[in-house]
Amino acid sequence: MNISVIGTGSFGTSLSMVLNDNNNRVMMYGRNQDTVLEINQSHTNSQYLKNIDLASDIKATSSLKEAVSHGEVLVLAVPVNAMRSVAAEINQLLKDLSKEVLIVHVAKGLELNTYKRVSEVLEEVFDPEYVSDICVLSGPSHAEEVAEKQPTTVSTASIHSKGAEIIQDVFMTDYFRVYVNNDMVGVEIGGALKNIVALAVGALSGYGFGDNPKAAVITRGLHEIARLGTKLGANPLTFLGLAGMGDLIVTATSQHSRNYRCGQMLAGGLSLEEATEKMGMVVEGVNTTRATYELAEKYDVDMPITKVLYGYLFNDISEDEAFSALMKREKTSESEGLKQLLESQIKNSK
Ligand SMILES: NC(=O)C1=CN([C@@H]2O[C@H](COP(=O)(O)OP(=O)(O)OC[C@H]3O[C@@H](n4cnc5c(N)ncnc54)[C@H](OP(=O)(O)O)[C@@H]3O)[C@@H](O)[C@H]2O)C=CC1
Ligand SMILES: O=C(CO)COP(=O)(O)O
Repeated sequence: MNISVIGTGSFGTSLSMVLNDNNNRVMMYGRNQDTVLEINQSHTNSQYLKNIDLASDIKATSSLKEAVSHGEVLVLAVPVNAMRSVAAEINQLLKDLSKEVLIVHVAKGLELNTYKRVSEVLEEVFDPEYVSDICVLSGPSHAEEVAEKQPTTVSTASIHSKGAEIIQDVFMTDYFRVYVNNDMVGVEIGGALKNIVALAVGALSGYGFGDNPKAAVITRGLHEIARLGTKLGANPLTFLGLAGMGDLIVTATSQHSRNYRCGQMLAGGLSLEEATEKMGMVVEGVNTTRATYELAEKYDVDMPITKVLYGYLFNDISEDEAFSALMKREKTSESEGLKQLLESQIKNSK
C-alpha cells in the first residue's frame, strides 16, 4: 500500500521503518528541510533516532501536497497540539485532490482547552467525504526500541469497525504485533493519561524515592485513569490491556520515556521550561496534566495524583506538600473503588 507518515520525529520515523518492512511504499512528510534531506540522502534521522539506518526505499518530502497525493493511508505522527492545524491543511488538500484516505493517528494526549481526544479533534476537522475512517494506534512502543526491531505489541481502534482491521494488516510484521480493540475511548485515554503517571514517577525517581512509592503511584494512577476513562464511556477492562497497563509500564519505568525523564529533570531542579527545552522532543504529559485536571474538575472525578502533579507543575507546590496531600487523604476502600468501575462498565454497556 502507499502510505504517508506525517511527522519526521522519533515515532514517525520508527513507524516508517515498520511500514517499509511490511512492504508498503512509505513517504514521510516533515516541515524541516534538513531532516528531509538527511532522510533522503544519508538514510538517517540523527536528531530523533541515534545510530539507526533507514531503508533507502523510505522517501521524505517537505511538500505536504506530495505526501497527501502519495498516501492511501495517512499516519499522523505529530504532537497533539499540532494535530488540529495539520489535519486542517490535509483536509484542504484532500478536497483539492478530491481524494479519500484512511487516517490513523499515534499521538498520546488531550487537546488543551477543549479536553478532546485526538480522534474527536480529527472527526471535527475532516470532511467525512474524504476520510473513510479515523483510527488510533497506541500501546507500549518506545520509538527507539521499535527502530531496533524489538518485539512490540500495540492496539488499534477506529470509529467504524473496518479501519482498525486495515491498520492491523498494514502495520503487522514479525516484530510489531497489532491487536484490534473496539474501545476507541479507552485506547486513547489510556495512551494520553499514562504520560501524567510517567511524569510523576520520573519525579519520584529524581528525588531518590524507592520502589514502594513508585508502585503506589503506578497502581493508583492506573485506577484514576480508569475512573475518568469510564466516566467518558470507556470500558474499564481496556485499562488492563496494552493501551492501559502496557503503556503505563513501558513509560513509567523507562529512561526512554520523555515524560519520565522530564519528571527526573524537574526533581533535579530544572524549571518546566528548561526541562522541556532540554528534551528537544514533545513531552505530552505536561499539557495533558493540565487538560486532565480541568476535565476531572468538570466531571467531578476524583484524580488525586493528577491534581497533585498539576500543583507541582503549575503552582510550584513542593514534593513534601505533594506527598502529604496524597498520603493524608481521607481513608478510602480499594474494593469499593473497583466495584464502582465495574458498575460504570455495566452502565456503559447498556
Ligand atoms: N516517541 C515515542 O516513543 C512515541 C511517541 N508517541 C506519540 O507520537 C506523537 C509524536 O511523538 P514523537 O514522534 O515522539 O515526537 P517528536 O518530538 O520526536 O517529533 C515530533 C514531530 O512532529 C513534527 N511537528 C511538530 N509540530 C508540527 C507541525 N505543526 N506541523 C508539522 N510537523 C510538526 C516535528 O517537526 P520538527 O522536527 O520540524 O520539529 C517532529 O517531526 C506524540 O503524541 C507522542 O506521544 C507515541 C508512541 C511512542
Ligand atoms: O508512549 C510512549 C511509549 O509507548 C513514549 O512515551 P514518552 O512520550 O514518554 O517517551
